[in-house]
Amino acid sequence: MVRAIMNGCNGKMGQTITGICKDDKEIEIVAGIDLYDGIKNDYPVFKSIDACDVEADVIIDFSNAKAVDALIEYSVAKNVPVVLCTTGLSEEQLSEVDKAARKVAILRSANMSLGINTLMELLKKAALVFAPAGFDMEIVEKHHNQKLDAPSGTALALADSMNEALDQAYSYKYDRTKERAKRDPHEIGISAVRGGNIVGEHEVLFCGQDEVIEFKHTAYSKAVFAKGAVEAAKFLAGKPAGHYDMADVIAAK
Ligand SMILES: NC(=O)C1=CN([C@@H]2O[C@H](COP(=O)(O)OP(=O)(O)OC[C@H]3O[C@@H](n4cnc5c(N)ncnc54)[C@H](O)[C@@H]3O)[C@@H](O)[C@H]2O)C=CC1
Ligand SMILES: O=C(O)C1=N[C@H](C(=O)O)C[C@H](O)C1
Repeated sequence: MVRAIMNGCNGKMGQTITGICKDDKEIEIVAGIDLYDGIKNDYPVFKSIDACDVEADVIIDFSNAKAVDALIEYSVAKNVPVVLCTTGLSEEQLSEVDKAARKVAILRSANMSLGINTLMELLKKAALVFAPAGFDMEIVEKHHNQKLDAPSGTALALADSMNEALDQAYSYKYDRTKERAKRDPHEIGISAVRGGNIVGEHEVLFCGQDEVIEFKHTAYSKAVFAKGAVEAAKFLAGKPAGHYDMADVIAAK
């Protein structure tokens, strides 16, 4: 039985994962961390990770970028692996995550779904065909009106996978309102839409002369991310220090 701490346990993802773990005999949430205390859980909840004195094999994190510095310090100090799912981390935080991964196992993924992680691989191949042929690459993401960060972590990860295949030759364009200029062919445009309770949509467009190819992923419920995170936690518990991603979890199945 894998013992997990749920960081951000009283949020939308934390509660979805709490529900999934109740029906799973291989994993148990032994403690939760959240600033908000308005929900009654079957496990003890602490206001901060530093206050948590419950031993665990892994931490699952869906919280807030502001909570991540303390989380990483704790995981290194206690040698507890982390499935890091919070998005909107700063460059500085990402470099701290890199340093921490030398000492403890960290699986960071902006999207825990099988669909998006497969799409990332497909996009590497598509980019190698379409970009040299002069196709423009654009990403449009849509999310609910409660989301704090924009663009989504997933949109950035999709752009990164295409850019990796193209030897990092592309820059990202988030805003076209500040200049009057034609599109730079060496950019990937990334646009964010926020509204209602859209769970998560990502569209990647390759726009050429007289033809457009579109790849689209739609998440219809948060369970798709939660199930992936629970699988990732079971995979990561007991792993040596290092960087892991969802591709490792999918490959191990
Ligand atoms: N990697 C993935 O597949 C996914 C990532 N996410 C990301 O996960 C994060 C959380 O998403 P939701 O659950 O929808 O948000 P939410 O706002 O419903 O939940 C976040 C929870 O974290 C708590 N929190 C805030 N600051 C905290 C702190 N300092 N310490 C402990 N808890 C704190 C809040 O009180 C809240 O209960 C976001 O960054 C989101 O983008 C969301 C869905 C999928
Ligand atoms: O905040 C969300 O809801 C989501 N966030 C992740 C992101 O920023 O990519 C993943 C998913 O799309 C839902």
